[in-house]
Amino acid sequence: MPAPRPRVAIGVSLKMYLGPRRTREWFDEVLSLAADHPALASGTAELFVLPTFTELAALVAAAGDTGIAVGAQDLSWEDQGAYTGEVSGVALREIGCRYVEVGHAERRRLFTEDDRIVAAKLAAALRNQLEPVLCVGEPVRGTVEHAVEVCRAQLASALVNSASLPGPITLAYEPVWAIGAAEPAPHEHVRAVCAALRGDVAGRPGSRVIYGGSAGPGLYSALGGDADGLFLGRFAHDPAALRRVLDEVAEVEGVPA
Ligand SMILES: O=C[C@H](O)COP(=O)(O)O
Repeated sequence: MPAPRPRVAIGVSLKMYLGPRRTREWFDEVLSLAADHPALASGTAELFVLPTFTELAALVAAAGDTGIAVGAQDLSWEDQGAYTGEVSGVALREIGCRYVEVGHAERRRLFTEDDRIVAAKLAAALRNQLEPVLCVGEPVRGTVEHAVEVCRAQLASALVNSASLPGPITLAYEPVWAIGAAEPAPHEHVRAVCAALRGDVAGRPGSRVIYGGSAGPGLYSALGGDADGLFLGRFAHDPAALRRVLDEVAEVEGVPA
């Protein structure tokens, strides 16, 4: 019997765009629009939010038992000790985070995170029972085959320390050239890459392949079920746009209004 399909994941990273006060205001609006939203209430979809570090505990408290998950945009590869300025997976777990992002293109490019660091951070997430949102993607626009090859190599390298660490992974396919752009990568490209990568995470039950990179309203329905969700950045800053994405998930997945 095939494994049940995991819940559609709609994730938002606020990166360093919104300050603390604005983050809390935004999240209050999100909580209102998410309350009783059919896509979430039916269990068809799940919403996770990755705010700035300073607001993690406040958002976990505000989310309460709504089912909306909160997570961090980064973590240390170590769990404890003399690592000035770092935040461990142990601490994130203790304050109620459920997700943590690992390997985003900006961390690789601006903070010199290489494959070795990404692998160490992925293991730190899994051993602390945090679901990693592992970002992979080709740096330059090219063919589907090239993108799949690059993503597979990044995934294999990221998992090198984690063979004995169980737990699902949310694999975020983020072509680097589509991050911060005016529009997402072409639908057919996204569909083909996401569909190809599904088999690569199938060994970890509950894992999903989602798409990020200028994602917004109108995209989920264009992906024809080949992606298990979206990872949103700028185009979720307007809570109304996030509502439209959830409406679309409900419509595509046939959830009664
Ligand atoms: O973390 C999210 C992605 O990097 C996408 O960001 P963006 O939608 O602002 O391009």
